[in-house]
Formats: sequence, C-alpha cells, structure tokens
Amino acid sequence: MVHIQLQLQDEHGAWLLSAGHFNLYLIRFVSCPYHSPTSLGALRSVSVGTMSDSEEDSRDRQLKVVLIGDGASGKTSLATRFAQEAFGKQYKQTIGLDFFLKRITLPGNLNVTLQVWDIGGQSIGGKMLDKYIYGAQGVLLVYDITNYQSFENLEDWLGMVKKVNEDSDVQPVVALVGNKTDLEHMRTVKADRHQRFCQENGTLSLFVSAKTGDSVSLCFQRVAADILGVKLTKAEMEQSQKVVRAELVDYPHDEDPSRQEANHSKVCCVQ
Ligand SMILES: Nc1nc2c(ncn2[C@@H]2O[C@H](COP(=O)(O)OP(=O)(O)OP(=O)(O)O)[C@@H](O)[C@H]2O)c(=O)[nH]1
Repeated sequence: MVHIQLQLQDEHGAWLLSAGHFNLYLIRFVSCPYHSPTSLGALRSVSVGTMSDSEEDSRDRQLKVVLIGDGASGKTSLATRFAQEAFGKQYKQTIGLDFFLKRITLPGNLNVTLQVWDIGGQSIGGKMLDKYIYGAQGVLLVYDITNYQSFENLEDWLGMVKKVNEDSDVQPVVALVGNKTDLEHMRTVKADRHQRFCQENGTLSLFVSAKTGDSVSLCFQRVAADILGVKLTKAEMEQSQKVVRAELVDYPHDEDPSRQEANHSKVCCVQ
C-alpha cells in the first residue's frame, strides 16, 4: 500500500495541515483547484513524499471498539473506568451512545487509540444499532454476572453483530465480558456457562469489575492486541490485571489515640 505524506504551510510558516495516510485518489482530489484564493491562496508549500515503513509503524492506529449488552450490565461504567479511571454508583441510562477515546501502548511500542462506543442497552430494538456497530473492529458483549437475563440476551446482541457483518470479509474480534466480579457471592451465571458460550461462538473470554477496576485495562488491551495480531505475554497480561485499591476512612479525632489504633482498620488491598 502506498502512503503519502502531505504538508501544507501558510505564508507565516504555520502548518495548515500535516498528515499522512492518504491514498492516491485523495491526493488527486487535493491537487484539484477547488480551493478559493482567500482560504488557501496563501499556501507556501505543499510537499508530497512517501512514508517509510518505520515512520508508518510509529503512528497511532485507531480502532473502533463497541460495547453492547443489556441496560445496567455496566457498559458505561467499564468505559468510564477504562478511559477516566472513575466509577459512579448511580445508574444513569445511556440514551443512544456515548463516546470515549483512550490511547494505549501494546508490546513493541505500538501506540493504539481506541475509540470506545458505549451503546445504550435500550438500542437493541432501535433503528440506529446496526449503524453504531458497523465498522467496529472489536465488540465487547457485556453482561452482569449477577443477572442471568443479561447473559441470555447476548444471543440477540451477537445476532445483530453477525447481521451487520454478514457481507464483510473481515469479522470483528468479539469478547464475552462478565462484569461485576466484585459481586461474586451474587453470581447467577456460572463460569462454565460463560466458557461454553465462548467456545460455541469463538469469542475471547473476560471477567472484569468496573467497580474495582479489576482486569478492565486487560480487557481492552486483549481485544486491541487480538485485532492487531499482537501476542501479549503472561507477564504483560498480569501487569494490566493488577489493581491497587486503597480505602482510607476518616475517623473522629477526639478519641483516645491508643484506642483508635486498636479499634480501627484501614483497608488497603493490593491485588
Ligand atoms: N457492583 C458493581 N456495580 C457495577 C459495576 N459496573 C456497573 N455497576 C453498576 O451498575 C449500574 C449500571 O451501570 P451502567 O454502567 O450505567 O450500565 P450500562 O450497561 O451502561 O446501562 P445502559 O446505559 O442502560 O445501557 C450502575 O449503578 C453501576 O454503578 C461493577 O463492576 N460492580
């Protein structure tokens, strides 16, 4: 594939455009005299050159990853935990979709910008769902491990993904994501049921907690790596699985300090 580097400067030397990855037909379009003298008349230089493979490799890849699944399964929470390292206990239904961007680095210094499309659970019957899913290289099928219905309904969500991609040569990487693992004691979807779904549908298998952050980065890393054909080592996977959670409790200050020491616990959990 031919890549062209195109750079445009104005009369003061400011870059109007400096970009690569143009296919030849785009360059033809740029060289047409479509621009007005006022907007681009002051152009000082246009340089066109090819990019070497190493320059090309150092550029960010953009991947579209969509999160789908029933309402309240935790899609927004996952996206927020991943992109902003935050978690909100309050449920606020996503209407339509939300959009997040996050840059990650995969082994081999491969920079990847993930476009995370958080699709509202109520979109399942809507007209826009196929448009949201279209073009996604990665799909996270999210369910709540404490809600069996959210797992059962994934058949419908996956059906939609297959329908959107039925004419496509390249199929998206699909991952089954069991969320809310911090509520293990309330689990209603057995782990072997989860694994069977993965085997039957050829999906990646992930368990996460958006609340604690457990395995959330790993989840996105694995999907991105799989899309790009990058292999993550065991050490790399363990690294992105790690969670450091510290909870400091503010106790009243007027107690006897010796009693405070005996009665109060500070929670600091390193996983
Ligand atoms: N305990 C626990 N609660 C979670 C977790 N993830 C999400 N929640 C809670 O579950 C509720 C729903 O989370 P959302 O992220 O809004 O769910 P959603 O899938 O985006 O829902 P829709 O917008 O309706 O599609 C919220 O109250 C979250 O705080 C988790 O890992 N553990």
